[in-house]
Amino acid sequence: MSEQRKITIFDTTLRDGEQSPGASMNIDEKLRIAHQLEKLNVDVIEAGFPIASIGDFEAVKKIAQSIKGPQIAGLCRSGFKDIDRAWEALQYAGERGRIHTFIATSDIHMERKLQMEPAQVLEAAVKAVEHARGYTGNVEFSCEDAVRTRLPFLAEVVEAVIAAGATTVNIPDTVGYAIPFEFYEIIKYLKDHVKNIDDAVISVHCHNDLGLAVANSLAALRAGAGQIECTINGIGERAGNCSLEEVVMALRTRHDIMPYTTDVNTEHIYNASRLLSTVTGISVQPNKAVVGANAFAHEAGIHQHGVMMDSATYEIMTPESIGLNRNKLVLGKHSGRHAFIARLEELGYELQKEDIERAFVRFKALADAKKEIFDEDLDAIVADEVIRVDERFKLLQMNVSSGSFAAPTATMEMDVEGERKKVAVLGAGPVDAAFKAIRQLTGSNAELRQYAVGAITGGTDAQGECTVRLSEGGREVIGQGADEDIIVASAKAYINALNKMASVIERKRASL
Ligand SMILES: CC(=O)SCCNC(=O)CCNC(=O)[C@H](O)C(C)(C)COP(=O)(O)OP(=O)(O)OC[C@H]1O[C@@H](n2cnc3c(N)ncnc32)[C@H](O)[C@@H]1OP(=O)(O)O
Ligand SMILES: CC(C)C(=O)C(=O)O
Ligand SMILES: [Mg+2]
Repeated sequence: MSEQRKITIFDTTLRDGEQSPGASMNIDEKLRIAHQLEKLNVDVIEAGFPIASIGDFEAVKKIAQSIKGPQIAGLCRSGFKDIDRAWEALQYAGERGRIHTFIATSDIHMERKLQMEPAQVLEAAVKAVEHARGYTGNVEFSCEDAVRTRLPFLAEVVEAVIAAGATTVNIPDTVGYAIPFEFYEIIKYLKDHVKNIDDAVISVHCHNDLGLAVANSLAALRAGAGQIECTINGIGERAGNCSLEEVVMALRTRHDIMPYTTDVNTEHIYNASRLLSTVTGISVQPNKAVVGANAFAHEAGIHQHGVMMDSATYEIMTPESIGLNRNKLVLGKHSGRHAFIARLEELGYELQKEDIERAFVRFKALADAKKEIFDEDLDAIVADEVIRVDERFKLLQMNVSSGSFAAPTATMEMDVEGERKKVAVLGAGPVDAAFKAIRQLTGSNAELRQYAVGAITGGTDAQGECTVRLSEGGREVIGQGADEDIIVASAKAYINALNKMASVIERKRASL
C-alpha cells in the first residue's frame, strides 16, 4: 500500500448543517454540539456565519473562546465587512481561528446571481484572501459551485488565491451535481494545472443531491485532496452534506484499499448523532448507514445465527467502534430458534427443549400478527405456554347485580393464598365492579392494559371467552377465562392473569 496520508476532517454541522430547514440552533445548543465535536476530535469546527445574525456571531465567539483542540472556522462572503465580522468572533481562538471566505465561480452564479464578470470575481477572491491574511495565517477560500465552473477559470482562481495567501482551497460541489469519476478528474485537473497547488491543502465539500456526497469525497482523496468537509448525520442544505460518520467509517473500514487516516475518535460518533437529533429534532432514518437504528440490527434468522457465531459474518464494522454497546437482535417473523433462545436466556428463562418448542410456535404465530416482538411479549408467551402457574388466587363464588336502577355491585369470595376472603364492591359497570373486588381481595396494583371479550361458539348460549392483559413492574402477562356468564369469564381471566404475574415475578426473582 502507498504512503499513509492524514486527512483533515472539517466539520460544518454548525454552519452548513444549520442551513437545513428547521435545524437552527441557539447559542447553548451550538456550544453543546461543539463540545461533542471536540470529543470526536475533528480537526476543524465551522461554527457559523458570524455576519448572519447577532446570535450566530455570539455562538461563533463563544465556541472560539471555549473549545480547545480543533480549529474554529467562521464563514464569510468576500466583502471586507463580512471578513472583519468573522475575525471579530474568531480572534478568541488565536492561531486556531480560521477565516473561511468564498465567492461563486460558475458562469450561472456569476451571471445570474452575482451579476459580476469573471475578472471581477477573480479580483474579489484575491482581495478577500489578502484582507483575511491581514488577520490570520489560517485562511480558507471556497470557489462556490466549483463543479459547474469552467475548469481553466477554476484553475486560474485557485492559483490566484493560493498566491494571495490561502492555506486551504475548497472545491465545493455546491449543488450535489458531480459523479465520482468526474469529481476525481476535476481535482486531478487542478493538481496537474495549478503550479502552486502544493502550497495549499485542497479541500472538498460535497452535497448529497444525488446521494453521492460520500462517494465523491472519497474519489477526491484519490486525486490528492487533503480535507473533507462534512456534517454529523449528513445534515445540510437540501439533501445535506457528506456525512461525517459515513466518510470516516468508510476510511476506517476500508483502510485496506484507501491509505488515508483521520484523527476522529469514532467511539463518539453514535452519541454525536443522537445529540444532534435531540437538539434539532431531525431524526435519523432507521436504515441510515452507521448511525441508523437498524445499522447493527438483525432480524432474519440466518443472519442472527451467523452474528451469534461470529458478528463479522454480517457486520463489516463493530457497533463498539461507533460507541454502541452491542448489536441488536430484533425478534420478528424472520427470526429463528438461536436468537429466540438467546433472548429468553437474557431474560432469565432457562427452558426445557419441549417448552422451547411450544413457546417458539406461539412466538412465530404472534410475530405473524405483530411487526416486532418485545420482551414483554416473550414474558407473556413463557407465562402462557411454559410456566406451570400455581393457583395462588382462586375464585370461589361471585354474584354481580347490574342494570339501570341500582349501581352495579359485585360480591365476591376468593381463596387468597389459602385464606377465604369476601367483599362487596360498587363499580361503574359489572366488569368494573368485579375487577375492583378482585383487586381489593388480592391487594394487586397491576395495571389493566387490555380487556377483550369474545364468544367461543355462536348463539346466545355460547361460552364467553375473555382476555385480560396486565402490566406490573415492566412485565406483562395475558390471562384468559371462559364461562357461559361473561362477567364470570372476565373475573376468571383477571385472576388467571394475576396468578401468571405472580409466577413470572417469582421466577425472575429466583433467577437473579
Ligand atoms: C453555498 C453556501 O452555503 S453559501 C452560504 C449560505 N448561507 C447563508 O446565506 C446563511 C447566512 N446568510 C445571511 O444571513 C444573509 O444572506 C446575509 C447576512 C449573509 C446577507 O443578507 P442580505 O444582505 O440581506 O443579502 P441576501 O442574503 O438577500 O443576498 C445575498 C447578497 O450577497 C451577495 N453575495 C452572495 N455571495 C457572495 C459572496 N460570496 N461574496 C460577496 N457577495 C456575495 C449577493 O449577490 C447578494 O448581494 P446584494 O444584496 O447586493 O444583491
Ligand atoms: C460556502 C461553501 C463552502 C458551501 O457551503 C457550498 O459551496 O456548498
Ligand atoms: Mg455547502
